Amino acid sequence: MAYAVKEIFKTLQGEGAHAGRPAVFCRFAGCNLWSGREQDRAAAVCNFCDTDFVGTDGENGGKFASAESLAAEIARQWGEGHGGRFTVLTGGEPMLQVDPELVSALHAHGFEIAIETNGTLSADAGIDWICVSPKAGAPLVQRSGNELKLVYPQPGLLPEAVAGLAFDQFWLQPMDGPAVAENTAAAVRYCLDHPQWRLSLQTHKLIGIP
Ligand SMILES: C[S@@+](CC[C@H](N)C(=O)[O-])C[C@H]1O[C@@H](n2cnc3c(N)ncnc32)[C@H](O)[C@@H]1O
Ligand SMILES: Nc1nc2[nH]cc(C(=O)O)c2c(=O)[nH]1
Ligand code: SF4
Ligand SMILES: [Mg+2]
Repeated sequence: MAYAVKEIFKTLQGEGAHAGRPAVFCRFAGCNLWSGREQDRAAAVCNFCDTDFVGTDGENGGKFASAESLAAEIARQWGEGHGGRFTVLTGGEPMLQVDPELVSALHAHGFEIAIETNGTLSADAGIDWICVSPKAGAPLVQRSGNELKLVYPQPGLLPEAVAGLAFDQFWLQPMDGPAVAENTAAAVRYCLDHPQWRLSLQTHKLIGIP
């Protein structure tokens, strides 16, 4: 299988349970809920996306002909030393491309593998840490995992609708954009009133790292 990758970079996981942890991010090109073109945003199922996932022209991006070649590039970005190897597969929607072969190749390179997925496709392929971020108006197929991270608020998808799913942790992440201050205040209030939920800030944005 070949893989289309927008960018690969090492940074700290900014969000959710692993916030602050060093990771190599592999951002796959393409998504099933938005074309990525601004002219299509208003009509997209997911219209608040903060990410450019179009094409393969980003840092260390490209078309990788095999699972091993992509895993080797992710390992190269980690650098020397095998301890603590952690990669986050994201996008775009990574489950459009991630397959058992890639999971095996990354494990063979010593990586613990996390995924950031919109949950419209099954993510159960030996991935070590599953983070699902459900989207209003999109079918939710992956209904279990390690963390559920709901961008808040989303008209049409209340936290109550997903609070009973089989996840270990429940995070509310304020929707970034023009109303981020109000959204953050609303998320704080919701967590205070519903302690099953914790606040996930996009800490990489706060400190100006990728
Ligand atoms: C860019 S998405 C890529 C992975 C996958 N497509 C998904 O939606 O989970 C990575 C994370 O950023 C979140 N996200 C996207 N746009 C956001 C925004 N405007 N504010 C806060 N979080 C956002 C997503 O919900 C997801 O948790
Ligand atoms: N630092 C950092 N943490 C992140 N966590 C999830 C991200 C994503 O875009 O999937 C992301 C990202 O883009 N950067
Ligand atoms: S599902 Fe994820 S990558 Fe796709 S548009 Fe929404 S936030 Fe962006
Ligand atoms: Mg991001």
